[in-house]
Amino acid sequence: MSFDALLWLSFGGPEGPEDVRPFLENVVRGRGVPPERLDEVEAHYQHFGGVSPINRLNLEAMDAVRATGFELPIYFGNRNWHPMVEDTVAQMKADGVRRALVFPTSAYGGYSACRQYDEDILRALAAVPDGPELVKLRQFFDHPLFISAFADGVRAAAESLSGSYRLVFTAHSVPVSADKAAGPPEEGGYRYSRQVVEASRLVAAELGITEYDVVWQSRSGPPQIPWLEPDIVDHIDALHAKGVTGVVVCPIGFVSDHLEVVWDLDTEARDRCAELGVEFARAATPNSDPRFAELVVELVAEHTEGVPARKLSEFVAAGCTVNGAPCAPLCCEPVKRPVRA
Ligand SMILES: CC1=C(CCC(=O)O)c2cc3nc(cc4[nH]c(cc5[nH]c(cc1n2)c(C)c5CCC(=O)O)c(CCC(=O)O)c4C)C(CCC(=O)O)=C3C
Ligand SMILES: [Fe+2]
Repeated sequence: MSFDALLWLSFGGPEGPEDVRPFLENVVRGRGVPPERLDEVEAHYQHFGGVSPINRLNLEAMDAVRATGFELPIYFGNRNWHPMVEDTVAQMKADGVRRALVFPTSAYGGYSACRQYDEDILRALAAVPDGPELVKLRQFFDHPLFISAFADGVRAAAESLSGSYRLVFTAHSVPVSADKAAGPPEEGGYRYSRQVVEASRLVAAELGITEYDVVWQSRSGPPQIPWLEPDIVDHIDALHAKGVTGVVVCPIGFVSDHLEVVWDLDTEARDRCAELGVEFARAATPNSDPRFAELVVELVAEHTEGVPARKLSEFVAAGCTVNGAPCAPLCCEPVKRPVRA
């Protein structure tokens, strides 16, 4: 099939101190995140001058794709901050784009990691009458290029330590109710956490490591609602109590060193390790790795050249849908959240 462009669809992040609050309001609109949590997260962003690295990282990754000789024009649009996806899609229409592939910067299924990007596409198409047809690329958590980029990241991180270490994978926590609703109902739920566990297993297997943990980070929401646990920092405490003297943390749930990585891991988790006298090293995310660019090129080629989908797990290659449709009926349905008074 022929396509006129690639739309790089991401989360977005603030570009200065004044952007932080309105950005956060966009992220949590209608989601029952307590204001105290928002104040805390605002402080994390302000710690870095109100600038998230995420937009710059996305532009770099897009340049890496162009550097492979990739021929389609690449457009950039976000869910929560400028360039907003609806503005980008309006520009695509103005440029005469009729059909485009969409690369979402998340490897996984689940509401926040997959279905919400479909909602972003729907929102953009609603704002742009007669906009281009938008075909979202599939989930890639088990793609060999994704797995081997992380495996190399772990190797390099481990080399920076002087002693033995425990390998700890981490991904963004979500409410347990959202994870339970992840995937089509007939799959039995928990698609997000099961894919995170599977990607971790594949990375560990490539490294020949049999003992490792999968934990969660960046919990949000009101404290009475259960989220995926344990938290990375609590887990570091538990490892220390068991006599572990070093950790390599692999952020398997993310594709770039955005704020959840540079704050929650490189600041909070690292500081806790320092307090405990535990050696800490963090594995690189794939973003600037040439394999990540190759991965994007290959996902596109699955559509444009009929290249077979390379994948290392038994999960179906879900996530590829047209014009914001869900992957399957009732797949990753948004769970009703407590509404703030
Ligand atoms: C699964 C998942 C991914 C991975 C998939 C993907 O990458 O898409 C992800 C990525 C990201 N999350 C990010 C930032 C935030 N996430 C928040 C809040 C939330 N995330 C959630 C889940 C996820 N989030 C959930 C269930 C919430 C609760 C509110 C809601 O139900 O939506 C909040 C609100 C404040 C708070 O933390 O409470 C912020 C600021 C950034 C940008 C970082 C930067 O600026 O560099 C990125 C890439
Ligand atoms: Fe998030």
